[in-house]
Amino acid sequence: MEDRIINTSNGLPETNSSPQADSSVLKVWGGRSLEGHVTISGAKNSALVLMAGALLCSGDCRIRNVPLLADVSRMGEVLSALGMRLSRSGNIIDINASEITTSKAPYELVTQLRASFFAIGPLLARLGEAQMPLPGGCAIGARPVDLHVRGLQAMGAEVQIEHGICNARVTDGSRRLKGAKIYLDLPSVGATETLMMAATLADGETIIENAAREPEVVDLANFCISMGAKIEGAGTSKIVINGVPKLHSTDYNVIPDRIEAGTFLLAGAITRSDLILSPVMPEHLMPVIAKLEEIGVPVIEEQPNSLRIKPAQILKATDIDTMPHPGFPTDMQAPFMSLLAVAEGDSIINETVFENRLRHASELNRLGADIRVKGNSAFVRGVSELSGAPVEGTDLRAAAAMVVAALAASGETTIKGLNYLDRGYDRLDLKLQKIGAKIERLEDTEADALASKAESSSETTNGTASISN
Ligand SMILES: CC(=O)N[C@H]1[C@@H](OP(=O)(O)OP(=O)(O)OC[C@H]2O[C@@H](n3ccc(=O)[nH]c3=O)[C@H](O)[C@@H]2O)O[C@H](CO)[C@@H](O)[C@@H]1O
Ligand SMILES: C=C(OP(=O)(O)O)C(=O)O
Repeated sequence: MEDRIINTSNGLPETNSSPQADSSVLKVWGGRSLEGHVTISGAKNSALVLMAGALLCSGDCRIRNVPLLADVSRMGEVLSALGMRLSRSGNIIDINASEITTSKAPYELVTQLRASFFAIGPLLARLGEAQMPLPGGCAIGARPVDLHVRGLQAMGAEVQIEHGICNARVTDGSRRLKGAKIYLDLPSVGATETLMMAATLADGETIIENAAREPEVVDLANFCISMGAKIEGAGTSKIVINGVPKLHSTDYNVIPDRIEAGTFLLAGAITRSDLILSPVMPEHLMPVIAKLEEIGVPVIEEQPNSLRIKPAQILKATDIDTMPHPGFPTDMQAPFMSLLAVAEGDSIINETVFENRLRHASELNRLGADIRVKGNSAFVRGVSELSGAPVEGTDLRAAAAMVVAALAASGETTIKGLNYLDRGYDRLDLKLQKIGAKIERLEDTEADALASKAESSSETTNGTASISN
């Protein structure tokens, strides 16, 4: 195991990037092509919600192919705080939720990641009550939880939000949620997952209309089905769940991370490289592969679970509108912008899912990109090359966008915001090193020394300038 992974009291390893901004940086020397094979880790957004789903089961749950991420460690801390027992060995997490000691999740932890809020569904289903602080996650929009709340109310819960805490309780004597017909105003991934989990133990049939169709929703449904839940239609916009009194133990494998795989496809495309990625589920990457092919990047499905990307002759501009699955994923929008920044011609990117997810545009401009933002649209005028500079990842995928751009930029790029990157990428720097990237992580102290050196040299420069004025 890598030396920047330490053991924590909940038995899960923790990366040493704190949720607060840390001063570690990545240094990237760009302009090199990459070559070789990349192993894709398990999906962050599946693993996290499966861990919450383990709350539904009073026996043992073994979850395999769990990525090594800061968010996974934090989710482990949330579940430990509720009384669950967890242990991790490599990519396997064992969870036992036979005893849940409290229905109150800790504020300091829940506010650090969005997925922890989704535990409100299984907690309410198991205990008949839950007190869940409003969630955190990437600051990419207001991200309300009204759809989760309205769905739980339809299932018979009384829900009040007071002092930043969502207090939910089933007041009738049975303490059991009731099946309901729920129409989601928009196909929210989290609300679909919260309500599907809650419905597995509810009394009667629940129908979720306009449900999210993301692969992670399907993975959660399959996980619950492996524990004895009765769920039909996951992956379509109508999910039907028939509640059962109890779920049993399971041993389950998380699907590969389509966003990590997509990020490596973009790293390959921008550096004109020949890369093989596995394991992947190519059908989960269809919208990303279609866009890559449209702009001139050959992507070949060599085997059912692997993808090969070959160097493009030229990269052409295109337009992208982010959409719920199976549309183009919002989580790929930032790294794709890095690629379009060096494509020939003008591209327009419309972010339709989140209202504040274009902050990486100005950071890409520091690297020489030519991008203007108006409302939720980015107008990208392709430039012939990028040049290294200090930049910051302002959220998880924005940080990934900086890495993708830096791999192509001439000279040296220093990237801050690794506390975001480590939330969702399993040792990205090490995986990139393995395929030939020149990339190095400077931990806090080294990075601090570098920053103060840069500061003192800029003070000197400013001083010289003012004297000469
Ligand atoms: C941990 C996890 O799985 N995170 C993913 C999940 O986030 P998350 O589940 O938070 O995303 P949603 O699908 O719920 O959000 C989509 C849109 O619905 C809105 N909304 C959502 C819930 C609600 O109650 N009310 C409401 O208005 C949101 O503000 C957003 O504008 O799906 C997103 C969309 O694919 C991804 O970017 C995130 O990586
Ligand atoms: C936005 C993301 O995560 P979260 O919902 O956990 O903030 C993401 O994975 O890109």
